[in-house]
Amino acid sequence: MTQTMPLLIAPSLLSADFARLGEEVAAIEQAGADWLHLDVMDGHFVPNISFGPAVIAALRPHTKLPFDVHLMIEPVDPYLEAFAKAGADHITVHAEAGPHLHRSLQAIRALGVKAGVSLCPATPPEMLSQVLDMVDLILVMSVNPGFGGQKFLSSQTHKIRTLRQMINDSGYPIKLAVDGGIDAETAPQAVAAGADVLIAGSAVYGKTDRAAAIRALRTAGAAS
Ligand SMILES: O=C(CO)[C@@H](O)[C@H](O)COP(=O)(O)O
Ligand SMILES: [Fe+2]
Repeated sequence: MTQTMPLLIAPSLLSADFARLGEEVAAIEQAGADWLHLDVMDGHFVPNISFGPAVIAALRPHTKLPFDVHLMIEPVDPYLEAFAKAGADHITVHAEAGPHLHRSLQAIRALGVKAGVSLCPATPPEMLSQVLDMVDLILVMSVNPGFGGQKFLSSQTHKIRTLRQMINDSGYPIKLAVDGGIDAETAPQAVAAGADVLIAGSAVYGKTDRAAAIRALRTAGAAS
């Protein structure tokens, strides 16, 4: 597929230097990022713990970048307001994190925040067929959630392609993000399948020259 939508690059703070988070956030805006991706992990839905709303609120004054908050937590509904108040511009919940995805998405939009939904690698795209009118962002996990630095699962490109078709057929202006193992080698597969947002942790924050790393992702995506 030829990329006609603007390709957005969202570096994941999970691979930043946690001892210098304020500087790391400001630096990535200077380096040309479009969004900042913030991975929230609870040690329950995923086998890792990262940070919560207090850290996100503390980072908010350090950049004007949209905060793209990826919640890997269960339950999620009791915490949505705290993340909205912390400064999230998008809140993405996992379809697998509870029985009431519809209610969670309603609650996010009611807070005045863009609503996102994420699918783990084993979850089929059809899971989202009844909520396309309620989402601003779909995030396809191309690794099992919980850790940065894992290998991109090429098996997920079929799902990205299906979701791109579902989004186009729906007519809703839904962004399609891919998260996990994205680098200059794998970005073309994700973009060719229909992604218009690339989330990358180790391939951006893991590099010394983050501006060059972001440019490399844009170039790789444009070449797909
Ligand atoms: O949500 C997650 C992991 O669960 C991601 O956002 C990772 O932080 C991406 O890291 P890389 O795979 O790009 O290193
Ligand atoms: Fe993420």
